[in-house]
Amino acid sequence: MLNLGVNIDHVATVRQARMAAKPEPLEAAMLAEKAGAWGITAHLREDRRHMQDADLALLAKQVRRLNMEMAVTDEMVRIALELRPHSSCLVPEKRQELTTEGGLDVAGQLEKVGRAVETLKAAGIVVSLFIDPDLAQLDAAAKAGADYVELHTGTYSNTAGAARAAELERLKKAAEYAHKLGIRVNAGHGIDYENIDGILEVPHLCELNIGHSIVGRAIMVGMEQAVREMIELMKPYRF
Ligand SMILES: CC(=O)[C@@H](O)[C@H](O)COP(=O)(O)O
Ligand SMILES: NCC(=O)COP(=O)(O)O
Repeated sequence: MLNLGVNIDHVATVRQARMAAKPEPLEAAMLAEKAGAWGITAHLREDRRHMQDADLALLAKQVRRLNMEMAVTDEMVRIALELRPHSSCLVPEKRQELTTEGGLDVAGQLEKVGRAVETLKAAGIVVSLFIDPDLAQLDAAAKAGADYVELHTGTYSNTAGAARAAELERLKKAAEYAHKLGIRVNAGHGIDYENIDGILEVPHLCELNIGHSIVGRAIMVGMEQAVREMIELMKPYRF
């Protein structure tokens, strides 16, 4: 069964556009769960451009499974230890980025990432590392003790033709390699209603984390229908 994690960051983007009280991420999360979402993902960025600390505190209390996306910083580890989400996904962050631009460099900062993984796991939090589909990064993720890796599908999503086909092969090889290492595999970033069919060819996937395309669709048809449509597209997954 391939699960859907709905990232509700951009519900908060709409709210923050006016620094208003609505739309509320929690209401979106409830509707997503009602429509069948397995988990809810929320990214508390250092610059708080969308999700706010109060959002994460509410979500941690009220949703079935909160996946807190966070940079590998003392501040975010402290907040995660306070909130105790179901899982934390460690991601790279640059203040000037429009959105996440690539995977976390675990291999280049193994001791720092390993310490964060150990601290979070000791608090009972499932830990995922958001990485490129790169075998050296997978080896490092195994050394860091991660429960999951989330393969960055941004390059796949942002390319077409032969480049997309080549990236899809990288994703398939990385998923097979992670499986051999005994690490469970998720995937996410830029997946939408049109490009998801290729992602369904990647073996051993546990969960897809999808946000921007679902929130965009929800503006047209509502969150429940947007989530149901994505779950319907995921049904042919047969690994
Ligand atoms: C790590 C990832 O790919 C996304 O989940 C991340 O949340 C993207 O950042 P924004 O949500 O700020 O676009
Ligand atoms: N980690 C990926 C995620 O949570 C959603 O990314 P996107 O679908 O908003 O690009």
